[in-house]
Amino acid sequence: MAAAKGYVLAIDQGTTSTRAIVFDKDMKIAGFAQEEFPQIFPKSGWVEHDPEDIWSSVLSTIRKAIKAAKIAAGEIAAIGITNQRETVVVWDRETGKPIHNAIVWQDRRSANDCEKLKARGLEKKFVSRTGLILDPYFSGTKLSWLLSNVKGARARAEKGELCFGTIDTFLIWRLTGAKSFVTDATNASRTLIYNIGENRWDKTLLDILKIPAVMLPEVKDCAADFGVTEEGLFGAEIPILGVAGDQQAAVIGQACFEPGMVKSTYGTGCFAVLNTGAKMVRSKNRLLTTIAYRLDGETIYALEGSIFIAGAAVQWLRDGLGVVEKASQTGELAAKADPQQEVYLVPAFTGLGAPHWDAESRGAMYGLTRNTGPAELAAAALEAVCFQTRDLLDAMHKDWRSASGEDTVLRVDGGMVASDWTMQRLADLIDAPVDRPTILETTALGAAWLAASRAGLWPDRKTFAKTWARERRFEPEMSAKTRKARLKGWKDAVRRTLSDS
Ligand SMILES: Nc1ncnc2c1ncn2[C@@H]1O[C@H](COP(=O)(O)OP(=O)(O)O)[C@@H](O)[C@H]1O
Ligand SMILES: O=P(O)(O)OC[C@H](O)CO
Repeated sequence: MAAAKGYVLAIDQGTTSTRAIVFDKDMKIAGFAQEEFPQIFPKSGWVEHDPEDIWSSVLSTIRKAIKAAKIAAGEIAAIGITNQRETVVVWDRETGKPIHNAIVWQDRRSANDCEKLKARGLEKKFVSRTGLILDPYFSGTKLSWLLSNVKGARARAEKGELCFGTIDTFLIWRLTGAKSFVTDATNASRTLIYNIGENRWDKTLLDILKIPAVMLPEVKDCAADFGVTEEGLFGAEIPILGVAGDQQAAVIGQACFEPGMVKSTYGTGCFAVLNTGAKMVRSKNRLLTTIAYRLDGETIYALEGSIFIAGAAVQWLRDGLGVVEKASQTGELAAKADPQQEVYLVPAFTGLGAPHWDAESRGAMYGLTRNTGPAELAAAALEAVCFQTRDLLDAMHKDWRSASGEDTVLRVDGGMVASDWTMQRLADLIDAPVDRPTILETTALGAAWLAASRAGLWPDRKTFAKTWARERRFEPEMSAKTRKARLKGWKDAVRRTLSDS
């Protein structure tokens, strides 16, 4: 008798680690595996991944998660994939071998190319068609850099010999044995070459960046038929039925389905995403307009604020400075910081994202004295994430209130939200409650829901939204006077760090 197919597998391919999670029919985690993989920093501001490291971590975490769940691959009804976005892989269509390391979203090597495009007066064209900003963060100028800098790449791409993909596309290509060359609308919306109003690759932008259309994948809804895994990989053919960029998957996992709902995810970076419904809201405050999800052909849009360094500052404390051994120790250390010391860290390690979009600035610390020690450093690193969230939310509230007249609700997730100290400081500095859900693997849950709902296993959007539960609410406790002073100190620190200051 064939095994019952009641399980769903989510692959969460993040910036610093890959997770594979098996969910059972009741949406509970039945098996989990996670692996970190190497970060490659060839030059200041450059960040790469070896796509083969990513691929091995995906295969191995899937196998371990299936084992941990004590099931057979044949019991998995569907796979949902969610991934670090914007990161670019180019590979040979024939051999499947990448022609270069993946250029990671944090990488700033195309900053100069963006400046040149701005100087040609092209920024408006990119903003109006893609909802994004002309910044090296996005895939388009990274891909163009690869085509110009890897010998013979552009000519080969024009002949149809090369494929471009974000990580989802690369993984699906490998998982299906080169049978599927696809992506979803959310990942496409981060490439700087996708027209989010018309839902298609944009010919004009492709021409400007000299990217041949023949190297681009087909763009599908987030819940769709993306292909079937090769039997040899896991011992069964498993359909891939859901795909979304990780921040968009978190919007789904946090059940932010109603316009006005915001989730903020604290992983390597921090990304706040506000659902604006079927309406595209254009930011007047340097936020991004992007696709939240596309289901049954209906596109739901979002406003997004992107901060490049969140948990990465914690990793710097751990790996760079050796101030802590484990990320989880930063909270208790920060709690010991002297409140009289006004130390600020502006973690512009790879420039500043929203709302400043300053690719050239680099990190700085202010307010150091002879008494400043590890505790103050830890507090400054964690607080920097809270201050930056405040900047994003201020921008978001302005855009959203002027578009809808309504208020917003904040839900948080990601590795860093395990830190109670950080969440309390976040509530204090944004002066609003912060809701932490019972399920912290919201990104994987979102990807799993896409696949499971397509497979007919899990409930529809409305019923799924009702299953969201709060683990803890952090209420603001800081006095208005202290908050005001701290926010002013932060603003001064940022002003002094910006590259044109
Ligand atoms: N208890 C903690 N306190 C502060 N930071 C933490 C804690 N636990 C994890 N982190 C940070 O969260 C990040 C990992 O979050 P995760 O959501 O797994 O990120 P990603 O998906 O980007 O790889 C790391 O940068 C880590 O330093
Ligand atoms: O890997 P994360 O979770 O920090 O997410 C990375 C984002 O998708 C980059 O846009």
